[in-house]
Amino acid sequence: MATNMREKGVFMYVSNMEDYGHLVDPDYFPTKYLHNDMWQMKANRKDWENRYISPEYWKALSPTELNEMPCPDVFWFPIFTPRFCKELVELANDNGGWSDGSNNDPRLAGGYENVPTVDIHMNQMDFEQEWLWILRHYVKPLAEKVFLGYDSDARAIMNFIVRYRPTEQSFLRPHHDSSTYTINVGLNRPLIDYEGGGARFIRYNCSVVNTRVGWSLMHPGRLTHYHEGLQTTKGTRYIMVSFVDP
Ligand SMILES: O=C(O)CCC(=O)C(=O)O
Ligand SMILES: [Fe+2]
Repeated sequence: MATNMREKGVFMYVSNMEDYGHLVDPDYFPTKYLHNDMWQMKANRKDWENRYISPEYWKALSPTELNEMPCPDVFWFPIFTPRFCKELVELANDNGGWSDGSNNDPRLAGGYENVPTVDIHMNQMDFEQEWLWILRHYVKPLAEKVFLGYDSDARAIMNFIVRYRPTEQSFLRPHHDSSTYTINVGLNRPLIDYEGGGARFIRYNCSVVNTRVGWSLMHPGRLTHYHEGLQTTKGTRYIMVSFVDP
């Protein structure tokens, strides 16, 4: 109708420019978690995105926006707000079920982890389905933007928070990930919350240090991007890792 009116030269004045708010779905609101808002992405997506998805994410997603590539085929994206990262770390510490970083891991099908970390898996925190939803809705489009021609299923079995400390596990030896691509989200602040840390890609002799809160690295998992976790020398470094499309 607007087009027809415009073609007829009728002057139009749009008056509904005010934001009168939006409806909230009150039917799903869990009360059993430390940060219940984190579970609201499906029922109240708009509020959830405002709280937890970085405003810069939408720009990074744009086809005309160049994304940072700190090492060859290692991309770096703003995805989450600092609040998301803080609440995720608090949920992990509230859960407290950190592994001991040994090769024996009863949580895995074979009971054996070749490259163990001190970590908590998303299913331990009852956040696995939510995390997979996040992968499908926010991570998959970024992967398909930078890895041209790849259709990601955004499947993942290994979704976990790692913690590094000088007094326990402080680094991760060189390895490949069992993924087509891996995401690695910085959850706390270098130089303030911890010192050292970062990821080094051995083939390129290239490291990403001083990673940013809420920003995710994205790199191919096997074959080319043999990598290691650099030593954390002070404090505790937290990251969130997913092995996508294993
Ligand atoms: O410490 C890092 O940033 C690397 C972590 C990593 O490679 C892994 O968890 O598979
Ligand atoms: Fe890795």
